[in-house]
Formats: sequence, C-alpha cells, structure tokens
Amino acid sequence: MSDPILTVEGLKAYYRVGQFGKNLDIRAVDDVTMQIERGEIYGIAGESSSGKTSLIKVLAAAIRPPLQVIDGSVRYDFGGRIIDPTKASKAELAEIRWKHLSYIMQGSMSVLNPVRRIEQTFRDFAQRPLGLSGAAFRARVEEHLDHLKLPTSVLRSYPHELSGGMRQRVTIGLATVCRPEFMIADEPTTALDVVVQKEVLSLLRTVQQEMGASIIFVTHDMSVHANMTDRIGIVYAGRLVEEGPTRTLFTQPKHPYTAHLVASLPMIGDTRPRPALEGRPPSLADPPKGCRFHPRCPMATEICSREVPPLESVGDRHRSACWHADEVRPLVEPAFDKAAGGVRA
Ligand SMILES: Nc1ncnc2c1ncn2[C@@H]1O[C@H](COP(=O)(O)OP(=O)(O)OP(=O)(O)O)[C@@H](O)[C@H]1O
Repeated sequence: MSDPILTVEGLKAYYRVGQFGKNLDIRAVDDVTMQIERGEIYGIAGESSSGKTSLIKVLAAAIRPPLQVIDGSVRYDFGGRIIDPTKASKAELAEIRWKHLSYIMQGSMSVLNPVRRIEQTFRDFAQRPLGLSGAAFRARVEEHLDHLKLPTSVLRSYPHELSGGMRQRVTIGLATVCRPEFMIADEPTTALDVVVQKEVLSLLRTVQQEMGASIIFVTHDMSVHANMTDRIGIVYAGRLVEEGPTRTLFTQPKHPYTAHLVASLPMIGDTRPRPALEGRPPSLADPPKGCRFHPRCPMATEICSREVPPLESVGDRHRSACWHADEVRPLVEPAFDKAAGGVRA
C-alpha cells in the first residue's frame, strides 16, 4: 500500500535573473509531480544542467536567490507532522533539519567547515536536534561512528587531514547521526574513485536499511542508479519525463531519452557501438515548445513539437511523458541483475 513520505505537486522553481536589462526565467524545475514512499531509495537521473540539483534544493529547503518557487507544493509527512519546506518558517525548518530531513550536498567540503575540527561540526549540526550535551553527546557520536566502522579519531581531525573517501563517510555519519526519516544525497560519490565509491554507497545503503529511511539519490551515473535505487525519475530539461521501478526502467524504458541513457551505460565485454544521442539539451531560458526532447528525438512527429505530453501511467508504478510511449523499445539488449550488482555484461 502506498505510504508517501513526500508528495510534490506541480512544482515550478525558476532562476530569476537579469540579462541585458531584461528579466529572464531559467525554468530549472518545471511542473514536477512525484511521490516518494517511506523507506524507498528514489534515484534522480538526467544529464548535466537538466535541473536535478535545483529540484532537490527545493526539496531540501536549501533555496537561495535567484532560485524561486513559482508554483506548486511540496509536502512531507514526518510521522503525521505535515510540513511544506517551501512555506515553512525558519524555526520550523531548524526543527526538522537533521532530525527528520538531512541533505548530503555535492562535495563534502561544502558541509565540513575547513577551519573546524570534525567534532565541532558534529556539535554545530547535531547537538541541538539530539538534545544532548557534553560527554553524553560525544558518547552518542562515537557510538554512531563506531557503528559505521569509522575511527573515532576523525573527530579530532580537520577536514583537509582526511582523504576524500573518509570525508564523504564522515558526511554520511553527520547526515545520519540524528536518524532522519528522509535523506537527500546529491552526487555523493562523484569525486571518488570506483573502489571508494562502492564502499561509500554500501555504507549509505546499510544505514538507510537500518533506519528504514527514505532517500532521494541524485547522480548522472546510471550504473550507480542500477545498484542503489528502488525507483528512478528521469529528468530532462527541467521536467520529469519518465519514472518507474529501477528494473523496469532499465529493461522496458517508455521514453526515448531513458532508452538512450540506459543504452549509454558501458557494459563489460560488450564492444558493440552505442547509439549516440545527437544534439545538446535545450536552453532552459527558452525551451522548445511541446515535448522538450523533440528536437533530439529520433521518434518525434508533428504532435511532439506542438503539445506537451502528459506524464501518464504506462504500467505498474511506471509513468512516461511521451506521445509515442507504446512504441519505445530498448536500444540495446538489457542486462540487469540488481542482486548481482546491477548491470552486468
Ligand atoms: N545560480 C544560478 N543562476 C542561474 N541559473 C542557474 C543557477 N544555478 C543553476 N542554474 C541553471 O539551472 C539549470 C539547472 O541546473 P542544475 O544545477 O539544477 O542542473 P543539474 O542537472 O543538477 O546539473 P549537474 O548534473 O551539472 O549538477 C541549468 O541551466 C543551470 O545553468
């Protein structure tokens, strides 16, 4: 049964910028409607500049000008306590942050203050929500780090004294110490090498399972999505164009853009040429009419340049915004096995 912790309806968030004396709207999030279930890992995928970070900034209540919410609603249900982060007061947000909602931003250094030891950063973030102080607080943090198999000696370190992988683990420690119900992770492993990346992802998944938390997980790396997520939302030019269970999206994509994203995944031992996607994503200041993907779409017909396709159900928990959803086929033979590590040759 559906038990959404987050419901987003008709969300529009634009960057309002001035250019050559004129006001310009960059429509980074344009009419997004989605729900996240309690305990699920929901991945957001899409190429660079598609609006992934802008969307989660709104969801994480981390909006700064020139980004503005223009329309729509965001509704969290934290055990019966309903909160819209786009309308909540500073005091309300301070109450939910870390305790109910935590945000692992791109690049650990943006969270870890370079001139404060890790222990001080833990105090800054978590002391208030945990309602502990002094030795009791320190004991709780040490117990948590121990549980995550992180040496408690990191508490005495400054961020620059730690490796990138260790810093990212510490960030996960920070984001989880108050046992939030909802976590938002933006490209948490992008800067790390593959081995460290796997370790960090496995740590994140373990804590998520133990806490029963929901995660929105953003990355442009489809192989990470294959390994981590229960469902994926595909974003193109500010719009959610397809959404469905991870396996379904990999094996039966119903949007030509998803079919290309999935096909672009390198697979060990498969040297067949990959079908390349022509062109570049459109400007979000002046996106094309109709389906925003139509100028690049090999399946586009006249209606695609005229009318915006609605995001409609095409199967079990599967929605697609494409006039030709029924005709979309995978571009390569899919090989998906999550239990064996997601995508395989
Ligand atoms: N501060 C800003 N002012 C104006 N436009 C911005 C600002 N930040 C982002 N944008 C624009 O908003 C659009 C969406 O950017 P966003 O960072 O959300 O995309 P993304 O999918 O997260 O990209 P990436 O994968 O590269 O992080 C882009 O066109 C970008 O140029």
